[in-house]
Amino acid sequence: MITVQSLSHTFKIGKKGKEKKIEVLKNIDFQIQQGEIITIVGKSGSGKSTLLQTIAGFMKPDSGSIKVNNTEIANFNEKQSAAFRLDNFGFIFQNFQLLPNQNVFENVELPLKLKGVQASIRKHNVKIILEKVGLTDYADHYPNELSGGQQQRVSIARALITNPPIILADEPTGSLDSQTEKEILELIQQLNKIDNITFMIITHDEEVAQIADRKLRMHDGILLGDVKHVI
Ligand SMILES: Nc1ncnc2c1ncn2[C@@H]1O[C@H](COP(=O)(O)OP(=O)(O)OP(=O)(O)O)[C@@H](O)[C@H]1O
Repeated sequence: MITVQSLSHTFKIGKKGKEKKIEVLKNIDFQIQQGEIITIVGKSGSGKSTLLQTIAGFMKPDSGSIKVNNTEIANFNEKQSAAFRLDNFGFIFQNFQLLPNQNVFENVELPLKLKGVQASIRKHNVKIILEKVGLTDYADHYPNELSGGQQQRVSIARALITNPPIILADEPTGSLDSQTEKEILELIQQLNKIDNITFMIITHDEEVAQIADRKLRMHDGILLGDVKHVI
C-alpha cells in the first residue's frame, strides 16, 4: 500500500554561507501493507515526525520515492498533495488540532466541505461517523466543552469522514490519561479490524506500540526494521 524507497532529507539551518546541515532522513526504505498497524518509535529528534510529514506531502524530501498504491507522490506539487491527502490520508495529532470556534459536527464535516460534498450527504455521513466514535450526543458541543478523550474522538471522526484507507497519527494518545488512552487504542484497533484501515503511528509510548503488527525504530534518521521485542 505504501512503499518508501531511498527517502532522504536534510534541513539547512542558520545563515547562508554558514549553514549547518541536519540529515534527518537517511535513505529510508520500508513498506506498509494494507490493513497493518505499524508504529514508529525512536528518541526525540530522530526524524519520526519528518518522515510522517513527508509521506503526508506536507514536506518535500530531497530525494527518494513514496508510492501509495503505485502512485508516486514524492514529487507532487502543493495542490496535487492536498488533493491526494484528502482522498487517501486521515490525520490524528497529539493536540487534536480542532477548530475552537466550530462545534463537533462542523469540525468533522470540514473535510467533506473541502471535497465539495453536498450538505445533505455531509449531514448523513457526519451522523454515522459520530455514532461510530460514540459522540452522537455531543454534535453541538464545542471543543473546550469536551474531555481530552472526547476531543481525540472528534479528531478521529474528522480523520475518518472521507473514508481514507490510511491514517497517519503523531502521538495520538500523548495528551491523554491512561484510561482514556486505552479507550482510544481500542477504537483504533476496532477501526483497523472492522474497516481494514491502515495505521502508521508515531509514538513514545509502550502501550501504543503494543497494538502494532510491526514496530519500526528511527535512530538518527535511519529506520531500523521490525523491533518486536525492543522499545
Ligand atoms: N523545519 C525544520 N527546520 C530545521 N530543522 C528541523 C525542522 N523540523 C525538524 N528539524 C530537525 O530535524 C530533526 C528531526 O526532527 P523530528 O521532528 O522529525 O524528530 P522526532 O523524532 O519526530 O522528534 P519528537 O519525538 O521530539 O517529535 C531535529 O533535529 C529537528 O530539530
